[in-house]
This record gives sequence, structure tokens and C-alpha cells, in this order.
Amino acid sequence: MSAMLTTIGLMSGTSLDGVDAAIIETDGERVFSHGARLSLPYTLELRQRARALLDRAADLALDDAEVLAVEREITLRHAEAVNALLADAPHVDVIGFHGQTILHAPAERRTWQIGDAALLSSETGLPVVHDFRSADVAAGGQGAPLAPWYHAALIHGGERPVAILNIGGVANLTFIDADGSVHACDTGPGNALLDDWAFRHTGVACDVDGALAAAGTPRRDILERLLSDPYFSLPPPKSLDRLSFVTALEAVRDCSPEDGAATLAAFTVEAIRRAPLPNQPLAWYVCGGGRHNPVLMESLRLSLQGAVRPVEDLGWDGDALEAECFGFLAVRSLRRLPLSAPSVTGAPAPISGGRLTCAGLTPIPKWIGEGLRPSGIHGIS
Ligand SMILES: Nc1ncnc2c1ncn2[C@@H]1O[C@H](COP(=O)(O)OP(=O)(O)OP(=O)(O)O)[C@@H](O)[C@H]1O
Ligand SMILES: CC(=O)N[C@H]1[C@@H]2OC[C@@H](O2)[C@@H](O)[C@@H]1O[C@H](C)C(=O)O
Repeated sequence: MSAMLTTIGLMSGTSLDGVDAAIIETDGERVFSHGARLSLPYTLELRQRARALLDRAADLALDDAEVLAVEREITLRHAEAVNALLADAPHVDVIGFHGQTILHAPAERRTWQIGDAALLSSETGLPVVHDFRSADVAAGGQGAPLAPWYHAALIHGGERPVAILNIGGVANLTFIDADGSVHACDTGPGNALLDDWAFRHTGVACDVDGALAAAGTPRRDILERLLSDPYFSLPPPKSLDRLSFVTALEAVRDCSPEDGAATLAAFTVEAIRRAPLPNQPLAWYVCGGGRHNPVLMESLRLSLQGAVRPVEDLGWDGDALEAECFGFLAVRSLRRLPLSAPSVTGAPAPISGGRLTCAGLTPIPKWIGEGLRPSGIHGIS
């Protein structure tokens, strides 16, 4: 296998808004180029079916008929995204397929990403690396966040300490200290609660441009109650499920739509401010859909010490970063490089992860047989 592979990374995040796909060239340690990217939204119906699974995931069997049906729909949407990128890409070696998290309970050694890797492989004719979190969780790690590997690979020099903050459905951060050491955790809610609240009150899937929150005032009493959750006093590593703070929607139930949105936005920001960091970052670079919400960005600027900037100021694409990350992690998996480490996920030692499926391929690409075969291969007899 040549050291460098062209990958398509795929992420279907906790916002459940759709699939992001992005091409990079990487050896799993360095990133040599960034290629095309695209996002394909899910239909409202698929979004709602996936959301219903999240609500029931703890009690669902792996082969539940609705799980399999939603998994198939989601996988076919991923295949559409890959095939659209392949139409203009000269050559791609491998797909990094995160899938859709419907349950994340590392304390119970469970994390569940739905997605049919064999179907994706046969629909695209490419090898697929998937199931990135299970090995870490089985070893006692949090299974998340995994993006710090990618952030650390991308960031060169510049000011330190620095934080990369992803505001997706859940918010997570990577902190790189002055000595280069990397720390990470999920900080708390990202956009997910705001999305649910906006949908309930406006029928629109998110609080577009923060319009609702901008017109309201945070309810400080409710905010303090929300922030008294023990999660915020825990040291890292720590990670969250999309539904971890869903009771916040009950707490703001009697607020006006505007005040409720303002309170939930303030909850996201204050949880970030309280993230347990060894030092204060000189700068915070923000990626994920939350950076498109001016209320979140302005409140972060007022609350945090250090500059708050979109990752575009580093020349990165903040909407492609997570998808790119899973292409990067796919190559790390093929090379059996660590996907997790004590200071990031709390795994007892740096360990690799991910599984390879080649169901769509005859013959199997030669490089896959050249000593880089991960454990747990499906589709290779
Ligand atoms: N113009 C906007 N105004 C307000 N919010 C926005 C805007 N654009 C995007 N968002 C928010 O960004 C979200 C999508 O963000 P993103 O794609 O980063 O999430 P994700 O990848 O699903 O999450 P995660 O990082 O948790 O996996 C939307 O659900 C919405 O809340
Ligand atoms: C279990 C799971 O899917 N976690 C996601 C989620 O979305 C944001 C945050 O919670 C983060 O911990 C993680 O995703 C990113 C890509 C990560 O692993 O770094």
C-alpha cells in the first residue's frame, strides 16, 4: 500500500440533518490535500424516524425491523453522496463511514452507530472502514471524541494553547496545550436542544441565524439549575449522548419560544465556558453548524477569554471537518494506528479500532492484502 490514500469520509452527526461527505488525501498522520465535499440532507420523514430510534435505542434489538429499515435508508443516502463525489473524483481508495449514532452509553460499554457497511461497499464498489468507536468503548474508553486526532494533524504551529470547538448536535472540544499535549471532551449540548425547541415552536428544524434566541432573554434561574448537572463538574475524558440533557426542554417548557431559545443557547455557551481545561486557550477556533448561529458565536466571544474565530481563519472548512476526519481515521485504522488514547477518550492505552468491509469488491484491492489488514474483516473469505 502506498503511504498515501485518497479517502471519502462520511459523517451523519447527532443533529440528524443529513450526511456530510469529503475527500482528502492522507496517510493517517498527515493531510496532503483537501478535495471536494458535499452535504445531502435527510428528508424530514427520515430525520423523524431516526430521531424516534434515538428515543427508544436503549430497548431496541440489533435486528429490530425499524432499525434495519432506517439503517438501509441512511446507508443509501450515504451511497448517493459517495457516488456523487466519485462522478468528479479521478480515484478514491477507501471510505471512512461513521454511521449514525443512535445510542452512546460508554459507562455501560455501549455505543451504537447504525449503518450497513456491506451495503455501502456494494453500492459504491469501494472498501469501507466503519465501527470506529466500539474498540475504545470495549476497552473502557469513552468512544468519543475522536476528532482530536484530526485536529492535531491539521494544526501546525500558531498560538498555543489553542482550542478547536465543534458545535454540532453535541459540542466537543480539542485542547492543545503549549507543550503540544492534547486533551479533549464533550462540553455539553451543542445545537440539538435548540433544534428540538425551534422545531416545536416554529416547525423549522433549527433556530435559523439564531433569530429566536436573539429576541429572547436567558432565564438565569433555569440556567443555573441546568448547569448544576454533575456532568459539568466531572474531569475529562467524558462524552455525551444526544439525549443526555433532553430534560432541559422540560425545564424551559413554560418559557416563551424566544426566552426558551435564549436559555438553551446560553446553556450551550456556559457549558463550553466551564469545560475543564488545564490552561486557558489563547484562541478558540469553532467548527460545526453552530458557528453559523450568530447568537452562539457572539455569546462565546463575550464569555470566553481568548479570541473566538471560525476555523475558516485557519484555512479549514468547518462544515467538512468531521467528514474529513473519518476519512483520516479510516487510514489510521488500516494502518492500525491509534484512534483513541488516555488523554482523549480515557482508553487505558492508545488503541486502534475500526473494521474493514469489502463486500462490494472483486477482486479485493491488492494493497489491502499487503500486511495492513485490520482485525475483524468482513466480506473477505
Ligand atoms: N444558519 C444557521 N443558523 C442556526 N443554526 C444553524 C445554521 N446552520 C446550521 N445550524 C446548526 O447546525 C446544525 C448542524 O450542525 P452539524 O452539521 O455540525 O451537526 P452534526 O454534524 O450533526 O453534529 P455532531 O458534531 O454532533 O455530530 C443544525 O442542526 C443547526 O442547529
Ligand atoms: C457518540 C458520538 O457519535 N459522538 C459524537 C457526537 O457529536 C459531537 C460529539 O458528540 C462527539 O463526541 C462525537 O463526534 C465527533 C465527530 C468525535 O467523535 O470527535
